[in-house]
Amino acid sequence: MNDGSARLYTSSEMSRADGNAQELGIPGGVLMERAGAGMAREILARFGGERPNVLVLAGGGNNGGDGFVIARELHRAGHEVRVAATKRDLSGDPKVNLDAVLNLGVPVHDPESLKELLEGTDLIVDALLGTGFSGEVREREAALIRTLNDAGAATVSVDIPSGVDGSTGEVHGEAVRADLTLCAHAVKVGCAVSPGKDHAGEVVTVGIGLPEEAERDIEPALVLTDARSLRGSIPRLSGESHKYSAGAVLVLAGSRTVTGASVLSVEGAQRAGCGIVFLAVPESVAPALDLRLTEALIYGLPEDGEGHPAPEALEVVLEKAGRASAVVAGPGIGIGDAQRRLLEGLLRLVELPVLLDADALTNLAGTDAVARRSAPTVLTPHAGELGRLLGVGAGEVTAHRLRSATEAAERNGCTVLLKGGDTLVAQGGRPTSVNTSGTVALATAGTGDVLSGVIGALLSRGMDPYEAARAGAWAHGRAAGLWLDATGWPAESLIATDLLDWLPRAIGELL
Ligand SMILES: NC(=O)C1=CN([C@@H]2O[C@H](COP(=O)(O)OP(=O)(O)OC[C@H]3O[C@@H](n4cnc5c(N)ncnc54)[C@H](OP(=O)(O)O)[C@@H]3O)[C@@H](O)[C@H]2O)[C@@H](O)CC1
Ligand SMILES: [K+]
Repeated sequence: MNDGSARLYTSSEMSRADGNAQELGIPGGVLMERAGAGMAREILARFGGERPNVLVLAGGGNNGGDGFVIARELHRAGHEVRVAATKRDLSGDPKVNLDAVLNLGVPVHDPESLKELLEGTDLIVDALLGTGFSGEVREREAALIRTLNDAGAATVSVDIPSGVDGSTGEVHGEAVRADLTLCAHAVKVGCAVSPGKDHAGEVVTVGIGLPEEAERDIEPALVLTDARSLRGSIPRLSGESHKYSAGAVLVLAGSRTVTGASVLSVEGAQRAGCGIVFLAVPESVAPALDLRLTEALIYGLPEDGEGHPAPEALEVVLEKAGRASAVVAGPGIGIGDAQRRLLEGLLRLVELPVLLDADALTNLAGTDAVARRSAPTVLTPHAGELGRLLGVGAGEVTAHRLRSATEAAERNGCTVLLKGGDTLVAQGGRPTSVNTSGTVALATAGTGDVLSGVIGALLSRGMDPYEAARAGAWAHGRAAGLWLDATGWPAESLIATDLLDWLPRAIGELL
């Protein structure tokens, strides 16, 4: 499938494209030449004016080969360039390019002297390990990476920061912290998915003249979510629309002590353009929310003396679901047996698309309520909640984000949106999608509640769950970006309510 989304390449997809190019008569050396020369041009455009002293750290594979071409081109442009190479007995194109560097009189050193070489270096080019690397870096290379990171000079990584797994973004041990990563042909997965993304700095693609024919038979396992790939995917109102056909969302959120989550979820849904929102909350807080949420219909759920939903609450939820086209459940409902039973009943008896967030995920961890469902279900966990669903710690999810999201989607037969700076959307049979609009400003209370409402509204408007999750994540991040641009205020000052003002414009960019 390619719906126009920007491709992300895994290492094996890149080497297939490379193999196809060779079959088409384009030798690997030509691609290496184009990659290195293009990267050198990008470096000169950004740093050339400052006439930096450059050190290229080159490994023994083709990533190092790109590094030799960059060294040659920067030398040709009149820069002071030195190379530290981990291997001299090379073969193939890396050898050709090392020889050229030596013939031009560029000094090539052993990496044992890296620390001394870095004194007086303004710019580091990291060409140690590329897509041929995975797993854990050997100690010799790990020590070199530590030395590079300690040097504090501006660092440009070639194709992928050395030490990051290009196909997953995982880092086991040391990895270069780059200011800029120059990817040959296409962004590598490791530059888009955390923690690799956090090592890559700015990511720029450098064309290597790969013809379209070389990637025709490659179905990407991952894509980037951007406005271009989503445009036109959100259904519009037509002349015959009324408030129910425009999308009706039932929100099951909030509890006696937590009411803000329900407000944010409902208003997120309203701003994402559904026709009507029903909110089901414990009856003791319904009057207060009725005053606050002018345009929503509020229904009080029978509750016990502690404010937990009573068994009869399920009947009310089912009745209201009968008038809805999608359900959002979870924000602020609290954790407990009563909530779990209510959610299990909802999932068993309601055939509508359901989005489960926050406390709903924690309540349902360890149950098969989602896996048994055939109607569409979207889960929107952060790393801790996904860990609970998978029976592992949050740290395990953070270290293996891609694997964790896809595993949860496959086990439960549903759509999983894993929140983070690189929000991932995984669903069996679809390429995992990496959101591009995220910002650190979203790391604040309540933004997840808004997101649940936004995706709920898109589901209620008839969107496919995978597309609704991608579009919701993009619009949510974009709303934060628009707020940052408009106010010029620090990212730390955003509150979740601010997103509501900017969601309509963000959604508008996708229509
Ligand atoms: N494909 C294309 O179209 C194009 C690809 N291009 C470029 O090629 C790059 C891929 O090159 P690649 O495949 O040669 O591998 P690469 O990343 O240099 O790694 C091999 C080196 O890593 C080492 N090494 C491995 N594991 C290790 C470990 N655990 N710990 C430590 N070291 C380890 C391994 O050492 P060895 O095991 O051999 O001793 C060997 O020296 C790609 O990223 C891009 O830059 C461009 O030129 C344009 C076209
Ligand atoms: K590299």
